Amino acid sequence: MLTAYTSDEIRAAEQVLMARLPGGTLMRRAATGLAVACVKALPRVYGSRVVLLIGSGDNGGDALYAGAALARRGARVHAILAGARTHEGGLAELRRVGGRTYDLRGISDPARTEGAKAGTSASGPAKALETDPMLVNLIGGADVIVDGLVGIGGTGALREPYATLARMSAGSPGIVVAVDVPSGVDASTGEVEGEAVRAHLTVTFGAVKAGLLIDPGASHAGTLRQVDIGLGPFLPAPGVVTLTGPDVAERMPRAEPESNKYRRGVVGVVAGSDRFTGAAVLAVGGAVRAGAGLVRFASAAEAVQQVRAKWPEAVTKIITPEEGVREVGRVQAWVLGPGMGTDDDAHALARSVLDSDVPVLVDADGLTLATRDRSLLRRSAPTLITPHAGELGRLLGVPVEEIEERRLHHARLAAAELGVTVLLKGSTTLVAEEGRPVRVNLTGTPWLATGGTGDVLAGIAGAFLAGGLSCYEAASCAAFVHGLAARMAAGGPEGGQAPIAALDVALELPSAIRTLTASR
Ligand SMILES: NC(=O)C1=CN([C@@H]2O[C@H](COP(=O)(O)OP(=O)(O)OC[C@H]3O[C@@H](n4cnc5c(N)ncnc54)[C@H](OP(=O)(O)O)[C@@H]3O)[C@@H](O)[C@H]2O)[C@@H](O)CC1
Ligand SMILES: Nc1ncnc2c1ncn2[C@@H]1O[C@H](COP(=O)(O)OP(=O)(O)O)[C@@H](O)[C@H]1O
Ligand SMILES: [K+]
Repeated sequence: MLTAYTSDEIRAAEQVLMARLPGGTLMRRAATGLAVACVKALPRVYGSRVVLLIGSGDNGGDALYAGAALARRGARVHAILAGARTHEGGLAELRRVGGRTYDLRGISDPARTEGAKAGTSASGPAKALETDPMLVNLIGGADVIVDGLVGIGGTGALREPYATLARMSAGSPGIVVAVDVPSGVDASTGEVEGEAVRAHLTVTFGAVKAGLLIDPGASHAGTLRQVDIGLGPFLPAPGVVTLTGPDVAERMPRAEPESNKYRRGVVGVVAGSDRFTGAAVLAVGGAVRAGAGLVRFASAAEAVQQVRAKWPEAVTKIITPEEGVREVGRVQAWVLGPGMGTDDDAHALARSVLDSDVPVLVDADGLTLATRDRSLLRRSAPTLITPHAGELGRLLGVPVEEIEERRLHHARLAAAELGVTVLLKGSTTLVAEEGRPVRVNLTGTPWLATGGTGDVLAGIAGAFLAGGLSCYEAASCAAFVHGLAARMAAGGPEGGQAPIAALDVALELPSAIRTLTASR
């Protein structure tokens, strides 16, 4: 299990460790790791052009010491001093080994004050900075740009002149290496208020910051490299964690020698309608291919016909809203929602499923119904909801953009407010449940952003629920396996990249699960 922390948690651990070590030890460890990462990122160090963006705190200190190490190996290092103060020891060290500096205080006093008031727009004084020939040459000509503007001490949107430097570095052909955190990204949450550095590589110290795993922060961080500075023993229990392949293999339901289809888990799927049949086929496909012992599918006649044609393994039943799922047979968990419609009949059907005493996964149209009638989610058995940002926004009465900007906050809020387990889908998938660390899924691929893949995910999680996993475990294992299957389908045996259809994800599931279980 990988663990991730907030800035405050990291800072508290650092204080304890620092008190036991000679002054400057941690920064030296950090800077050495950073310099090594830069060396690895460069085709050759000697003669390469390194530009350091230096803010007023210790993040700038790390960058200055690392820059000095690179200068000692023959790199041409230029530090752009952007803060009101500069780490003295780091600056002296860089100068001692021949590093040069460009002090923005000399040219941009107006940018500092007025630019800050003007926010992040490139107008007036900020524009003057952006066209300063020395800055343009340095940043445009760098092989590596080291972002030491702010680290875990950053708060709120980047102020000037940092915001302009972040924007200029994004336009440079050089490799951007973020020190600890890409400046402008909230290290604890991944939120980005204004301008932020877009790094190819983030070298983070001591422990992973949660904001490096969660979008929009995650997509600003590029590749992550962690440098051990000895913090491990002093870290608290994490608020954010990530499952690895072996973690998932250990948790997934197994086929034991004495298994039979009922013991392995029967999942009921209520999805599709006479008008929409695709979502039902995909959800059933997810459940069948993820290893359900048996799938019972109940819906309108048209959906039943399509599911039967595609998945003869499923036991199907045509039902009416009046009779609900009473006669469908015993299941250990339900998947409710994809393509079922949102009219009164669908509401009656949803009610009959949610009245049951087994875990229910609610997705898609089921979530729309729950938005209109929150009482549907008030039940004594466990409930897992699997919204994308739009669906969660409607449930919480919050604009979709706000959900996407503050994923961690809203996933936790929904779990607390609705009393359910929440799997929030999107470019970062989060699983939140009250009293548990939020699980971030790191498998997956942007190719998943295609119609119907969410239905497959619902089927997988339903199969895992029926196999006996809790909502929390089923959701996080399903997200992992779904993302892995998608990657394999998109990447193929040669590892290239290609578009995938939702059905490809379902079909790839046994191979994905095989790669996990081979090692257990
Ligand atoms: N502690 C340790 O043991 C170790 C720590 N290490 C390193 O130290 C880093 C933390 O250093 P830190 O605490 O000095 O804070 P840091 O992130 O450099 O900047 C804070 C300053 O930035 C400014 N500022 C803030 N927000 C801003 C904004 N939006 N826009 C513009 N400016 C903004 C504000 O300055 P002001 O504006 O007040 O002058 C504030 O004072 C950490 O990430 C890691 O790299 C490693 O060496 C390993 C050992
Ligand atoms: N940019 C992205 N990167 C990775 N995964 C994504 C991205 N966008 C969407 N996904 C994933 O694709 C799936 C889409 O599900 P959903 O939004 O319910 O679509 P649908 O309703 O069409 O099935 C989810 O698992 C989601 O996490
Ligand atoms: K930084």
